[in-house]
Amino acid sequence: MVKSEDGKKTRVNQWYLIFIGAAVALMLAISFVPRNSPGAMIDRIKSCFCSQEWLKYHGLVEDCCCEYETVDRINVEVLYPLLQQIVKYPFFRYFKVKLWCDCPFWPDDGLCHLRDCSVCECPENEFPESFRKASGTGLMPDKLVCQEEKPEAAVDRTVDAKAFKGWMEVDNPWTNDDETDNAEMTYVDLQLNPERYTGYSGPSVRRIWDATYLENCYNYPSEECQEKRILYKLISGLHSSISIHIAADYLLDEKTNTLQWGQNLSLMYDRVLKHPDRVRNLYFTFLFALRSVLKAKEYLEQADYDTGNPLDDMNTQLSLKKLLNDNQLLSACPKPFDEAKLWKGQSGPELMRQTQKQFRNISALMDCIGCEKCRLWGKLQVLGLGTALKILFSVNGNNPSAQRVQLQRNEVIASINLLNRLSESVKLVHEMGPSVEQMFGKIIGGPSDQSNHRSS
Ligand SMILES: Cc1cc2nc3c(=O)[nH]c(=O)nc-3n(C[C@H](O)[C@H](O)[C@H](O)COP(=O)(O)OP(=O)(O)OC[C@H]3O[C@@H](n4cnc5c(N)ncnc54)[C@H](O)[C@@H]3O)c2cc1C
Repeated sequence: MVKSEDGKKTRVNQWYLIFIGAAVALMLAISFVPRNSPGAMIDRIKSCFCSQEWLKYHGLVEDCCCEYETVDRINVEVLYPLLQQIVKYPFFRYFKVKLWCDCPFWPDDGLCHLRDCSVCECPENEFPESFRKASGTGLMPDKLVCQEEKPEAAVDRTVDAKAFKGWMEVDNPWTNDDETDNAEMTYVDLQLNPERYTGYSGPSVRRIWDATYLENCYNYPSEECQEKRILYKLISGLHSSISIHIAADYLLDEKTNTLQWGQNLSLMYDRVLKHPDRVRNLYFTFLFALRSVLKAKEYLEQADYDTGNPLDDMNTQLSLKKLLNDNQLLSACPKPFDEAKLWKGQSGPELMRQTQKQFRNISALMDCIGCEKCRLWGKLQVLGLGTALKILFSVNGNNPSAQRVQLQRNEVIASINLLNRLSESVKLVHEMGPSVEQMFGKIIGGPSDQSNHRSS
């Protein structure tokens, strides 16, 4: 009897030990599973995303070949740090742009109804000579007779004296601008002109966004126009990114002399986070731009990054190569977007021509933006998208592998800067989205109530 009691106890102890052992083994296994396995993914979602609501950004990004979780990881670990470095090198810092506008759509819009609104409709003789020169430098904001009144909206034209060699000029059928060097072009140092709040708002800008979206898919049933839907998503993703940058670097108090810049969380929530489709479109646009850069790998690796600064130029090429060949990136998300699915069927070429025309109109709309700094970033990013479209769908679009892509220097600069902007936005949304959603999903407060202040 006693013997059998002891036997029972021993068996119970054995089961107990087996159970503890198994639990320990399971815990060890969970902590060592590869980051991509479902267990690890759920763990990460649980630990990173406190809000259950945030689980809506889970699984494959629509129309893409990569998951939200993977995008966040490769962005934080690979893309964001490298891109932040790359855009600071001289090659990617100087962007050639025609800054005054010739809005082809509504000349009587009254963009310059205030003399402070824009440079675009002022008489030619009001512009200083250096304004027109490609290498025009050091135009001080107070000398600009017809700049926007708000200093934060004017572009700082200070550039490094060392310009860089010209590249091949090849037309981009997706964009409107003639990129050939001419007296109307000016070089702008992007690092001196961060994309942020400028105070540009009202009916004039609303008209631009409305016209941009009207060029899109609104009038088509969604199943009939995957290509047009993609154009809409690209614009919406870009719009989200612009809004995120405005919210992340916002002028909180315009009245005092000590400018208070900081985050405007309620704006971030109202304009982007509150609308899951806008967040999804941001991720889509990021993957689309990433795919185009990866597809142009061969070209980008061999391009000439000479700006007359040998060390910087060598580092530019090295950092870009590092990004284009990063194992973690290429194994986690080898083909972020599959362009081969588009423009199929008999109507493919015609659809492509229509879409090109629509995108060219969107590109031309950038000339209607009545705020100089917004126009600079609008033009750069739309050129970046146009370059992505050109890379992915080639010049004629029918047989992308038939011809090797040729890019202009400005297109390369725009592509990488666009990717960097999107990467910054995705990082901000990933890091701040859940808490901002939790905060504003419940409380609706004024911008200043919930803003993070910092002095300029
Ligand atoms: C190309 C461009 C660049 C700009 N750059 C700057 C800048 O650098 N700094 C700055 O301060 N201002 C910039 N602006 C202005 C800025 O984008 C806003 O238009 C402005 O702040 C007024 O905002 P809003 O609240 O009226 O909404 P807006 O952002 O103007 O949106 C207008 C309407 O578009 C729809 N919408 C908004 N977001 C999305 C989305 N992601 N997807 C689909 N639909 C959407 C909504 O119906 C919304 O009511 C830029 C404008 C343009 C056109």
